[in-house]
Amino acid sequence: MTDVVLDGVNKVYPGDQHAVRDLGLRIRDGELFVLLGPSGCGKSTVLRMIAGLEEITSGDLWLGGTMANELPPRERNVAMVFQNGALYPHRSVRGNMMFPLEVSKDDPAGARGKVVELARALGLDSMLDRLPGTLSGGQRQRVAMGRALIREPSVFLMDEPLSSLDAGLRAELRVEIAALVRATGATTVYVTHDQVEAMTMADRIAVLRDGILEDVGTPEQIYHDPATVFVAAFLSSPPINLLRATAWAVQDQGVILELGPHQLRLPWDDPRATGLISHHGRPIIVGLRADALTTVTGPAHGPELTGQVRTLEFHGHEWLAYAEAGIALVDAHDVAPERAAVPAAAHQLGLGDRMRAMLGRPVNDPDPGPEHTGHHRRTDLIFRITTGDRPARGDQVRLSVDLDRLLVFSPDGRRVDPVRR
Ligand SMILES: Nc1ncnc2c1ncn2[C@@H]1O[C@H](COP(=O)(O)OP(=O)(O)OP(=O)(O)O)[C@@H](O)[C@H]1O
Repeated sequence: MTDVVLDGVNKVYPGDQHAVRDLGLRIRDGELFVLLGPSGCGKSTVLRMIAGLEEITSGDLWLGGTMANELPPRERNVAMVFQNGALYPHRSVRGNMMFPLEVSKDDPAGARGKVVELARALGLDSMLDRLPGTLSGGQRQRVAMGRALIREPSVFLMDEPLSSLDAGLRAELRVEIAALVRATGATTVYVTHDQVEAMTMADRIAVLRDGILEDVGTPEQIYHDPATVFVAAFLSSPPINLLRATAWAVQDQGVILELGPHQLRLPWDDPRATGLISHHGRPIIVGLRADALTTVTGPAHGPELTGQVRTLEFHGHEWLAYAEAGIALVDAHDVAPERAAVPAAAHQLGLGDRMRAMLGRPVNDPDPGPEHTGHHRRTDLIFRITTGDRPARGDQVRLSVDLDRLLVFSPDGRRVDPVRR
């Protein structure tokens, strides 16, 4: 049993760089656990602390029930693969994979057999005598994995192992890696900033932001039931619509969500409504993913928003549309308990805004003007067009809202109703 437990773990680098804050995680034996978050959120630091390559400033690390804070790396039975799993250039594939067994003085005949067996599982059996320099990037990463797995570690750590590969190869290898590590039974901690990689590979995902754990759960849990605005936005492609709203608790009706000129109603038997009573008259954030909005024609059968289509985008398997609905949108990066709203810096502005700034026009011009037609603004609602007639640019559309999929957050980004884990 090698579960990995982090209990109140902190890492402060010299210069008072607080990279990881009070992290509590229980990674179960044999689990494929993904640490996900944007660059600099502390993912690699967590991995390096588990490997023993980085000291823990405070808090406890337990490996298989043993307190491991002071355990030297070689006594942890942990193996790690890095972004560019550096191989020994003058050793063949076989030599690279054999190396850890030579160091631990395994029986040479048994070791050779083990290398052949693992090479077969990794699809490397036809290239055992080749040097790393003659292999593709994907093949080299497989060798690095083989070299890490050959000692049958109890804990397998991977730090963005696919990030230097092209998109097609990444998609192919992520399937293979997930299958392979599950077959080995090793507890695996996999670091990535790629939400698709995390969603497709993980048994469970932990989302980190600025060294703080935002959410942890299965891919389905954190997609459908995210704990914070940041998590909802990070795991959303196309981007989730985050709408500024005001909540009004109305006797006999429920809670009315006022979204600019629109209203949506959560009846009192909806658990979200009860959670919103204390927000009466106050601002909240409503989250609606693009596929929770569907274009409708004919008589209304449920709650709707309306808007004017500005842009249509073809994505091969689907069309996305952007519509101006008169609702103020929220940028997930500006929502954080400890952060005040930051004025938009030049690099945060949309393309149109940057162009206007270059041309000497005010960037926050409230009137978008006719030149905006044909390019969506960040204030536009995004929705998927699945079936039926595709609206044209400039059309007025009615969008049916799937209320079951509506997420409600307080202004500091936390969910109003409790998440289910
Ligand atoms: N040796 C160090 N000394 C000081 N600060 C460090 C050191 N290593 C990392 N940091 C800082 O700690 C924070 C977390 O870094 P870390 O590398 O763990 O993030 P990450 O999420 O893995 O980022 P990336 O995806 O870019 O690799 C960052 O702000 C980084 O600048």
